[in-house]
Amino acid sequence: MKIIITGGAGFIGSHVVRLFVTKYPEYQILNLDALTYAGNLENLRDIESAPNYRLVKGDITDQAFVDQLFATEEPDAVIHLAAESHVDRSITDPLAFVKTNVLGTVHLLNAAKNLWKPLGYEGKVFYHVSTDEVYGSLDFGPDMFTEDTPYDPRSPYSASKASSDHFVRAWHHTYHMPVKLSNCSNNYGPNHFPEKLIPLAIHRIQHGQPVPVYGKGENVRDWLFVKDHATAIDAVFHKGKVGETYNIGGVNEWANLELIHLLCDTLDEKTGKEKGTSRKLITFVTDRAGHDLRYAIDSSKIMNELGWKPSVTFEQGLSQTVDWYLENQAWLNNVTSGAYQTYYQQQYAAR
Ligand SMILES: Cc1cn([C@H]2C[C@H](O)[C@@H](COP(=O)(O)OP(=O)(O)O[C@H]3O[C@H](CO)[C@@H](O)[C@H](O)[C@H]3O)O2)c(=O)[nH]c1=O
Repeated sequence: MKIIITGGAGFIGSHVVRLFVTKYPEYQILNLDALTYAGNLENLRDIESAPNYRLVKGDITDQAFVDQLFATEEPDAVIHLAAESHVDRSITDPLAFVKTNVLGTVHLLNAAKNLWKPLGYEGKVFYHVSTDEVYGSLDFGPDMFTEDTPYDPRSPYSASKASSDHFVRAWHHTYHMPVKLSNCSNNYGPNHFPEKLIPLAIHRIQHGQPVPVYGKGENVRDWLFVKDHATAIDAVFHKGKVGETYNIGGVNEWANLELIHLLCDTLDEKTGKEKGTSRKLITFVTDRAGHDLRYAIDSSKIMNELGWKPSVTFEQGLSQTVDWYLENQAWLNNVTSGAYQTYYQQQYAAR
């Protein structure tokens, strides 16, 4: 089987590529990645010379390129992870999210349909990896997103992902494309670009810089270790039913401020600092526009039907993550040099 994995040089994508390349040596894995600011080939150094792995640098917003790639490579399956993913960036540049997340997805769907429909779709699958943010925002309390929760996206990012989910389902209903979807909660782990809360906070604590907490830090997110997301994607890809959606989460809700406290204490302990040192860096800043209050996701469908469950607790996963960043200073220094500095100074100054 030949699988195109889009966005394979990114954070989640690189963990999925590694899992598939190592676990399924009989598959050919083609990593289609535009290598934007968030894509990093360092994330794949350990597997880049595997015989069943290949990188194709290219942009899914270019329909002619995507058509040509599908015609030449004739993939059997697509696992689509390429996306603009940062909510704050979507607030300042929404069009980039429409282009990559909406148009890019439709280009892939078109190319897959043109290749597969004449063959009757036998043995083919288009798997779209999405987010729990499409469901909107919950109040504090027991409610959770299920696969039946109506879509209510509220940021340009989540609106673009909701739209791409709808297009994937539309190709299933209209053209009979065999599709699968999953919607996952917040990921964390090695290789996470330091614009997102956890790696950003680790980077700033290491440099003794203020750690920005939006609003009062009361917003709640459910966190899942990225390697557990990769195993969930493996389960959905191989065992999930065509036309169905699977929610994926860590059953692990944290208010942002509580999470940052745990992170500060973990870093203090691992770097031999007195407890409380890093907490002094916490700085409350202007809230994100339209900040969703709470995400909580019910993963019972994937757990019960596909037998998937997270392999680590949050404390274990966070400890592994902090160790990884402490041991991979070069990776962090590399991605935080140059354009990152300008971007982040603007982001921070705006608050
Ligand atoms: C970057 C940053 C974030 N925050 C807050 C905003 C959120 O409530 C929380 C997590 O922020 P982020 O790391 O940007 O992640 P969030 O907006 O929840 O979205 C993430 O999780 C989603 C899944 O729920 C993914 O689809 C998105 O691609 C991913 O970026 O922390 C801060 O308080 N300070 C910060 O500096």
